[in-house]
Amino acid sequence: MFDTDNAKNTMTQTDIKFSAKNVQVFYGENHAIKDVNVELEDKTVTAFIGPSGCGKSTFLRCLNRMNDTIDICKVKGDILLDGEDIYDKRVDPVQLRAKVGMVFQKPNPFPKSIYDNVAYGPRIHGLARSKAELDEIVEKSLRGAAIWNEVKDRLDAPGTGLSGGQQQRLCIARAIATKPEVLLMDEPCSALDPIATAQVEELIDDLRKDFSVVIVTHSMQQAARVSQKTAFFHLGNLVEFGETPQIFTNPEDERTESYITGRIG
Ligand SMILES: Nc1ncnc2c1ncn2[C@@H]1O[C@H](COP(=O)(O)OP(=O)(O)OP(=O)(O)O)[C@@H](O)[C@H]1O
Repeated sequence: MFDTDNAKNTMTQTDIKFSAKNVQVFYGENHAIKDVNVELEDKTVTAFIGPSGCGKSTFLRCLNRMNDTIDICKVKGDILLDGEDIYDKRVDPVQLRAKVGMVFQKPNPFPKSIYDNVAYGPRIHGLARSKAELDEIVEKSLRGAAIWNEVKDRLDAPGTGLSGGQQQRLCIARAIATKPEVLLMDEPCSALDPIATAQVEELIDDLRKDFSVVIVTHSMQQAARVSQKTAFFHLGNLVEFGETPQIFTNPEDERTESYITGRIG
């Protein structure tokens, strides 16, 4: 009985969620991502690390087509989500972004109530058939983002009135309310104090039970704490990708070693 369950768990955990093949990104003449090939696993936290300007955010934004919003940006190659090409003409980027949610560096709640911040996505995607169902999604998302107890008595208060750390958890609740399969996080803790950072890191570990999480971080300590896989980028190249403990203790490439020991960056 237990063996079968374990076998199932192991299989689920190693499913490939994203598969990137020969991905190149250009901003006009600037070749920002150079021939990246990588497979990102489901129910896994993957950290993107590397010096400033190496392309971490650019590659992250390829995964939910946020780069589509930048006119001069051109993406080449293939990115498959569960085997389907996300750049196929038939894919609606709005639907894709409901599946592949994003949390940004600076908490950016809408100028609406706490409730409406979370209810916004489910409303536009028609995920609730009644007010009761919507209430349930809002509560579940706020619980999932570990902020329910702090806001349950003031759901009508403005989201912008919360502390920075609470706002970021509200944004995470908003992102998970559309039941995404993947959560992209671009330096989600850079505007937070150490206590709020610890809360968000704990949350990331919880989220991995339900989602794939990809996080861009400048903090190697954070990458080591929260991720199982790490990708090291340098000058637009994906230099090394592997198990986080291996990348931090026994990197194969000299450039990775220089970065983690503080010699470049
Ligand atoms: N919107 C944009 N328009 C033009 N060029 C851009 C844009 N965004 C990024 N770039 C360029 O693409 C390259 C990679 O930038 P990117 O922001 O992806 O790197 P990063 O590793 O995330 O950097 P950081 O750690 O500083 O956030 C850089 O040369 C940058 O100048």
